[in-house]
This record gives sequence, structure tokens and C-alpha cells, in this order.
Amino acid sequence: MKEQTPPVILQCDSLTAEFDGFKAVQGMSLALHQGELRFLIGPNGAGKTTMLDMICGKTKPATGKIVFGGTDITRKKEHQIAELGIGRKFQTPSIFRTLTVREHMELAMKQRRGVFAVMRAKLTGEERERIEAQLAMIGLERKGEWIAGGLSHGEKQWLEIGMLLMQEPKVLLLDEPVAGMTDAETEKTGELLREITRTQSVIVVEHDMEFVRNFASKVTVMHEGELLKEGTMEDVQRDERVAEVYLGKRRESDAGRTSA
Ligand SMILES: Nc1ncnc2c1ncn2[C@@H]1O[C@H](COP(=O)(O)OP(=O)(O)OP(=O)(O)O)[C@@H](O)[C@H]1O
Repeated sequence: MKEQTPPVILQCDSLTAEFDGFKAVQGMSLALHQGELRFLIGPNGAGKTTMLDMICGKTKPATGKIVFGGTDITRKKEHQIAELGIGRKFQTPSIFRTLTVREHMELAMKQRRGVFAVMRAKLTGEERERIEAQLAMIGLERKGEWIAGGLSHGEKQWLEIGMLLMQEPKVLLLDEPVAGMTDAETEKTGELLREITRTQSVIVVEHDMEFVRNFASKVTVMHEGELLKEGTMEDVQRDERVAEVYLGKRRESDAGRTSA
């Protein structure tokens, strides 16, 4: 039996973003399917982060339309979009150095419940189990009592992903999640993202080409605010325009496995 393509969960049509007349993104369209792990790549200034900013409502598109799970979210506010189920993680970890790992997860869960709860407010047994399961998923099950400030850079990034997951988003938007990670941490992050896509969909903005090669099924390449190419990593690598504007440039300056 032929495998069916999962339905589209997020549809961006002809998005344009303008900053004082400068078009950072021009006519970008992107369709994300349920359970997809999509990589968004391109040279510096291509407009990748601006795309994520428009999807999560941080930047309002000048033109175009964004539909998420059948709802037009183009003009919705950031918090409304988050509540509908789009979670955003920025590049720099924003954790509280003095709270424990488990406290971070509890806070994230309470934000989801919409309760102005103090830390002492009781969690149900079910909620505790969810936290433990999520800690195990991000590989921090034995570090629940650790002060977050004592975690490694990679672990802090996983904690943030775990906090995002506690809010049960349907789509996760991640900006360079493996930047600054060791090779082993990068590999683990890729596996974590794969596991997440068993139930959720993910868009990752990424510069680490080896990471993209290892974990991407579909890649979207942007250049100067526009869509340059979309396809498998093989399609993208074979494309001459991509090689010219991006991969080629990168190869010249590539000293081993680094970021572009
Ligand atoms: N708030 C802003 N005000 C003015 N210009 C902006 C703003 N945000 C982004 N830009 C400009 O828009 C262009 C696209 O930026 P963006 O950060 O989306 O690119 P990017 O592909 O994510 O780049 P990088 O890989 O370097 O993060 C850049 O020229 C940037 O300077």
C-alpha cells in the first residue's frame, strides 16, 4: 500500500517582511506536514530567523498568509499563537541559573495551565509523571535536582526544549539548537528531534551542515529573503545555485566541521 503524505499543519503563503522599507523576506511560501522535521538553511541574512519570527507572531508579515491547523494566524498576537500550539525556542538559553531542572519543568507546565501558581502549588501525580517522562526524553532524568546553572551548554539547550515540550506545542520552532554543542551533544539533539517528530512537527534554522545532512529529510534553502530551493539534502547539494550562493562559499572557508 502506498504511504500517504501526512496532512499539512502549517502553511505559509507568499510571506513578506519589511523593516523600514527593506524586504528581509520576499514572497516566501512553506508547507510543513505533520510529523515533519524541516531544516531551514541559507547564508547569513537570508531571512531564516525572520521567517520563524513571522510564524510565531513576533514580526508581523507585510503581506502573505499563515494558516496553522486550519486557523489563519497571520494577524494573531504572539501569546495567542503560542496558546494555539506553536512553540519557539531562541538560540540563547534563557534559563534561571538558581532553579533546579525539575523546577524549570514545573514552571513550564504551570505556564501551560495558565495558572499564576507559586512554586509550592501541588502537582497531581499525573503531572509529576509527565515531568519525569519528559526529563527522560531530554536525557536529564538523573539531573532533576541539579541547579540549572550547573548544566553543560548542551544540557541547558535540552532543558529549554523540554520546557517547550511541557507546553505541548504541535509545532516547535528552533533557532540553531546545536550551536556550541560538542559532536556527541549534536548527535543526541538530532535523535531527540527525531523522537519529537513522532508526535509533533519541527522547523529548525541551522548552519551546521553536517547536522543537517545527518538528520534532514527535507531542506528549505533561503537566499536574500526568497526561496532558493526545497528538497532532500541530495537535491539541495546538487543544485548549482545553492552551491554558488551558499555551500560553495562555505566550502572555501570550511576548516573541518564548523558552522557556516
Ligand atoms: N528587526 C529588524 N530590523 C531591521 N532589519 C532586520 C531586523 N531583523 C532582521 N533584519 C534584517 O533582515 C535580514 C534577514 O535577517 P535574518 O536574521 O532573518 O536572517 P538569517 O537568515 O536568520 O541570518 P543569520 O543566519 O545570520 O541568523 C538581515 O539583513 C537583517 O539585518
